[in-house]
This record gives sequence, C-alpha cells and structure tokens, in this order.
Amino acid sequence: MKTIRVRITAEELEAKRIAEILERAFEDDGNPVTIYEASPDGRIWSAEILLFDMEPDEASATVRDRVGADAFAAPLEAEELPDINWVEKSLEGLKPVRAGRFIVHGGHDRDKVVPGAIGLEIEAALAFGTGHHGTTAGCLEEIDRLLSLREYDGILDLGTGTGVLAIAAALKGRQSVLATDIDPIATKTALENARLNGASHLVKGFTANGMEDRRFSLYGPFDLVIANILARPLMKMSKSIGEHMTATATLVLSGLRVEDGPRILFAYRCQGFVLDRRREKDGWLTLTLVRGRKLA
Ligand SMILES: C[S@@+](CC[C@H](N)C(=O)[O-])C[C@H]1O[C@@H](n2cnc3c(N)ncnc32)[C@H](O)[C@@H]1O
Repeated sequence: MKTIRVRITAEELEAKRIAEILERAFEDDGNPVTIYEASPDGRIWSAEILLFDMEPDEASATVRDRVGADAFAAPLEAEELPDINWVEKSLEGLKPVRAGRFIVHGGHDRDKVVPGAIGLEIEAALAFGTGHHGTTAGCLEEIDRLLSLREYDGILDLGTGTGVLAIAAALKGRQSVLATDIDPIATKTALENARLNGASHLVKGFTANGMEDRRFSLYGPFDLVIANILARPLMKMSKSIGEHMTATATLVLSGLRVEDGPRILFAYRCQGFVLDRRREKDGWLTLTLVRGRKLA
C-alpha cells in the first residue's frame, strides 16, 4: 500500500494547533496525526498525517481541501514513505519505558508493569511526555528518589504536558499534586491521564503561563516543584518560582542542555537554592536544587 506523509513544520504551539485542525478534519478516516520535536532546542515542531493509496500531490490537495486553504500559512511537504507497518511503528514509539521504579506505558501494555514497579498509563494525545525523552526520564528518577526520602507539603508540576510527572509524584507519594501548563490541551490531557491512573482525586490542574497567576497562592507555597521546561523560560521564571516555594523547598529543573547548567544554577542561587544532584541523559540535564539545607 502506498503511504504518503504530509508534514507541516511550525513553532511548537502553532504546530499543535495545526495538528488539532488535521485531527478534526480526518477523524472519520482514522488517519494518525503525530507531533514531534524536530530541533534539539525543542522550538521547531511538526504536525504530520499519513494518507494512503494516493500520489503526493493528491495528498497535499486532500489536506488543503479538508482543512481549507488558509487554515495555516506554513507550507506542506508531501512524500512517499517506504513500505512500513505503521501501526507497529506507532506502537513502538509508545513501548513501555522504565525510569526509577516507574514504568510508563500505553493502554495496550498494562501487563508489562512488573511486580514492585509503579505503572503510569499515558495517553500522549497532543501533549509532551511519554517517558522516552531524557528530560522526562531524569525527572521521573528524581521523583522516585525524593519521594522515597520524605513527604513534601505541596507539590507542583509546572509544564505538565501529559501529566506524567504529576501522576508519578501523586502515586508514589500518595499525596496531592498541582499540574499546570501554558497549553490548555496539555492541561486537559494531564487531567484525563490522572483519571486513567485512578489519581484524579490527587491531581488538580489549571492552565497558566509560568507562575504569574493568583491561583498559585491558593495551592502554595510549594515544598517540591518539578519543572521540565526549556532553559530560557526557566531563567525568566526563577524569581516567581522562588517566591512560591517554602524556605526548605526542593526544586527539580529539566529541559536543559548540559551547557545551560551554570547560568541556571546562578539564577536559582539568587533565590537561595544550591545544587543537590545532577543527572545527564542523552545530552539533557536534570538538576535538583535545595533551599536552606543539604539533603542526606
Ligand atoms: C518538555 S514538556 C514537559 C512535559 C512533561 N512535564 C514531561 O516531563 O514530559 C514542557 C511543557 O511545558 C509547557 N510550557 C512551556 N512554557 C510554559 C510556561 N511558560 N508555563 C507553563 N508551561 C509551559 C509546554 O506546553 C509543555 O507541555
């Protein structure tokens, strides 16, 4: 069967919007739409759709017809793909992955959660966070370690994506976690995933840009914040994050390239944090910082 991939490349939020439009336009056909990070800094994303049994030109025209020619300005790229089993391929991307005591898996792999492990069933939809990325895995390992050491009074997952980290912390610590994201689709996905994991009584969430929102004061101050966002927004947010945290808080930061480490440490040192632990995975850095004390 001839498979044509139509791909549209854009900025992250624009690519998500395009993927949504595509998904709605083709939902009755059951065509998969995927969204993925294309550049190492995570700024350029693509939305793509697979169409079958047509030529590339026809596939581009079909996409334009269904979504309306001016729905998006970004150019379309259509190419024929080698003969691959796409169902198998897409399931591969969601293969169960282990990080600390957590096993992140899709709905079809519940039986892969071995005794002693904590299963996190994640439906990625249009949000980031299946556990395969070095940043998510680094945060999961830290959540496992930190919540084995003690309880935290007030936990926030800032930039929750699929909610994978919030759900992990809620299930591991058996306590409430606030999950927020700038993207309403991510917030919705996170709350749906919390329900899927029997954690909706523990995970609450709302949509907000950074921590400039009065609702954070209702839930905070936070004793543990996990923020897997990129270095630049984390630098900009250092003051507001610090203001909403307790005097002896722990902060896990990820989404950082190894070279971002020193300037992030400097920015958060100004908020009273010192380095407790660093983890590197596939060139991505996860830093755990503490305020007012050193962990054992
Ligand atoms: C790399 S993903 C992390 C997702 C998930 N927490 C994980 O670890 O896999 C970063 C998330 O942060 C969100 N984000 C980006 N800028 C943000 C901001 N200023 N405030 C809140 N969330 C933001 C994005 O929408 C995205 O869902």
